[in-house]
Amino acid sequence: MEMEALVMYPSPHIGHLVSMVELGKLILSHHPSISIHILITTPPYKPGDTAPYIASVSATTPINFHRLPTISLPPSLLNSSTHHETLTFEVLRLNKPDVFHALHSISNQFRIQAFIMDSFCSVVFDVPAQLNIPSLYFFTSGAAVLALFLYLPTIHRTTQKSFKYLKNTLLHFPGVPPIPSLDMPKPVLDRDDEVYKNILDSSIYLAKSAGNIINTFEYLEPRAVEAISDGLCVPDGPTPPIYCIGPLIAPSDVDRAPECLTWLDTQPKGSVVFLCFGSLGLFTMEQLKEIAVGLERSGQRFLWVVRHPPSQYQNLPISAELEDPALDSLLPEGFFERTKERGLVVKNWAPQAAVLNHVSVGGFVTHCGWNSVLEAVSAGVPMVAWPLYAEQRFNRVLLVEEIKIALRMTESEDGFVNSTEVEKRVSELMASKDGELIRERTLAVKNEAEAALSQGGSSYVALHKLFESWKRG
Ligand SMILES: O=c1ccn([C@@H]2O[C@H](COP(=O)(O)OP(=O)(O)O[C@H]3O[C@H](CO)[C@@H](O)[C@H](O)[C@H]3O)[C@@H](O)[C@H]2O)c(=O)[nH]1
Repeated sequence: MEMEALVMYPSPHIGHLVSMVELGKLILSHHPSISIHILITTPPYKPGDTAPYIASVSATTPINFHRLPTISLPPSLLNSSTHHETLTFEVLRLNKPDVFHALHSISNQFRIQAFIMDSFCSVVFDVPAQLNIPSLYFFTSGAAVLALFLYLPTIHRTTQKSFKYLKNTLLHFPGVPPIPSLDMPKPVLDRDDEVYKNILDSSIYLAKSAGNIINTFEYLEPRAVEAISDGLCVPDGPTPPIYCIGPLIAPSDVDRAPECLTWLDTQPKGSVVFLCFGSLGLFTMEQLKEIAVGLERSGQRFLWVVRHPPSQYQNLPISAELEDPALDSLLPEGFFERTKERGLVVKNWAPQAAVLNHVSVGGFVTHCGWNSVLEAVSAGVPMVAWPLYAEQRFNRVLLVEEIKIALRMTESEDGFVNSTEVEKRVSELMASKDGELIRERTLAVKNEAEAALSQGGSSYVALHKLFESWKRG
């Protein structure tokens, strides 16, 4: 009998790839005999960055990686101020024929039960069907964002203007709180932009798949889960089943910046606020200084991940930067000396999941990337929500207004946050009644996350329903 296999196609962005690998590991933990194959496309920014990660997964798990032929995007596109999502869509489009070849070749050796793709990969939606393989999506953000994207084609048909021109208008999507138009995911703000068209197309395909697997759990987003399951987000057709199997969290690479954890060992329980802004978050020099002043004035203990500000290489994040100045040249004079008893600044990267789970950490200032949110929830650490890009402003609305596990960092219209706001929010989170309330709520949600994953819990049951659906197929 042919061996059974699953083929997965993540978006090349590290935050998406890591989640997909975790899904693969989860499936393997229940079905060790299944063969998992992950197709790897070229990351359009920071080339080579995912290679060490892939090498370490290959060395420690039976997951097979298939590297698709490398795509070189024209420098004009790389250096333009276009959305980084546009680059991702372009790479995926150019790799489409290679996906067919890879699937075809894997299907010569295995019986492929399903093709599981990232929501960015819809350009290959018709490819598995040519080989009679069912396609599912793995959605690496939450159920509320899925509800929004499923409903996007409807809202597109019923409105004429770009969201960015609907200032202060509240938009209504089934199952999610009313969303101020400017809090919509960044790539859909302008309907004339190429990236909007790509996302709109993807949204249409999400509704045509054999199912949407979501990295969330029912208790975290009950209204969105219900609205999708009740078919409210796709009013003009059937909605595929959803499988909320999370929270799936990747272990941290604790060999990277281990000094964070040793420093945390010396701090009192629950006393440190951790500031970290995802894999792509960058601030201007002016903004970094403002954060430093706010942190200093707050008097709180802190662990802060600082990166070099963006340069003219808009689409090439940190590792591609040409210069890498010392941290003290980025922060106010004397900052390190004055805060050395209660603060640690690390350059570029900290082992975030391990940091959040350290007993000394009591708060998290985050850009609201979904993996960061799930890591904070699973560690029971309350947040201050400071969104920067992608769907993060939408996530802030959800975290602050719906789930009530974060305080809002309020920025000016151009996105700048002054030191007074930083001081106020950090103090509020770490030492106020409001902070205490969201801490209690976060701990309750953490317990629910554990229950969801345990045998008989909602995520456990959803995963087994997914396995059943493959048997039937
Ligand atoms: O110093 C750092 C910085 C990041 N991380 C890890 O990197 C991941 C970052 O993921 P996430 O918080 O989801 O942020 P992004 O990398 O920005 O993820 C992209 O993908 C997410 C999932 O779709 C979206 O929610 C985000 O908005 C989008 O930007 C997390 O696991 C972090 O623990 C670290 O370990 N150390």
